[in-house]
Amino acid sequence: MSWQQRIDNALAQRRANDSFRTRQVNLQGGGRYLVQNATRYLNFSSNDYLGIGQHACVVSAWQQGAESYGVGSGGSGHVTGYHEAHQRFEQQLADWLGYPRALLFISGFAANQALLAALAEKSDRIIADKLSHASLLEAAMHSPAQLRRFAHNDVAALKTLLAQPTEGLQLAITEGVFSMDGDAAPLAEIAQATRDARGLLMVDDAHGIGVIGEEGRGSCYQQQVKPDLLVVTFGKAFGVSGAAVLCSESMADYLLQFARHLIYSTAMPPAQACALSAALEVIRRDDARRATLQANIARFRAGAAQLPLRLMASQTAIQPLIVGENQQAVHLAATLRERGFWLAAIRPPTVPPGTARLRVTLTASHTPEDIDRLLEALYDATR
Ligand SMILES: Cc1ncc(COP(=O)(O)O)c(C=O)c1O
Repeated sequence: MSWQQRIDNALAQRRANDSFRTRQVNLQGGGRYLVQNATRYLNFSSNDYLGIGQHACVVSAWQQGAESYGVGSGGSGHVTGYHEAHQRFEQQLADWLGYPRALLFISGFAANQALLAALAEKSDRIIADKLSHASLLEAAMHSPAQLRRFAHNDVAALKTLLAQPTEGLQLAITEGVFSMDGDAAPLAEIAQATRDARGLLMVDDAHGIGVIGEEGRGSCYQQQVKPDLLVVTFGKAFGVSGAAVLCSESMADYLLQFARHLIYSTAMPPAQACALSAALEVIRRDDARRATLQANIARFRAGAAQLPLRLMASQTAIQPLIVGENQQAVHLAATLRERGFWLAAIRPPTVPPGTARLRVTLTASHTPEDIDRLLEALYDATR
């Protein structure tokens, strides 16, 4: 088979099972509205959960940062790319979350890949929740360590795997809030089981940080758990992009030696670190945004309970409505789009076969009327 045949076959297969992915050009897409081809949609697909992406203080911090430092970092952090703006933001993060150190990465995907590549050796075992994000599972599959996956949120299954004999070390991985189901992990029990087995615990709180707990400190803080490695990302509640790993002094020093994504990749622009510092200030002080989001979640769930679609047990901004078949999910998303609502149909392989869904994401930028209008449209489209 030639390369071209292989590519053609893969594309044909995606088209045949309605899972062919495309991108669309947007004029706006992160906030309450998505604007495309001169049409404005109410946006229920944005991860900007607190509506910070367009916050005046954050935008102006980025602009001022660009004026001070230029638009790029100039290189890897190990060469010229580590600026005072990065250091300041890392310190703010470490203080906020109660860790000795924070290290910035250009994305959550890169952070997860870097951690597993830097830590896991051949004799080790990585034990990850089955629904872990692609960045974690892919990194684990590429690592020389053995990968075992435990049934979603099943602490007994995790314990069974941790108890199996191994010559190497064990790393348990889970998330604060799961990206496709919106549910939370039982972090205290997972932390205890991992500690009992002398394993290392890594928690990716991409969807919990900023949104959950006092001052938005996230899922781990709320459940009073301090994983050895806490990954937080800035493309969601922070409204920007990038990520950080919170850890001990020695772990940070180790990562600075062995995490190749830090060493061989251009550091994030310092102006972005300025914007992130400003976003963190808003997150810490602006409880009203979290309260509005919670009210929107409650309003949506109360209304969606009347729909003939399965609502998942999620108390977070991610509210999936299970449709089942791919084609039905795509059709429903298209029908809603005609009525002015932007929602993503999520299909396998991102989610298990037979669980294609509309992934509704709610934000603090939505008004109660926005939620009611969406519920009405969903009701009409599924009658
Ligand atoms: C749980 C989780 N981890 C990591 C990532 C990747 O983060 P980033 O978008 O910063 O690469 C995502 C992104 O969607 C995610 O949902």
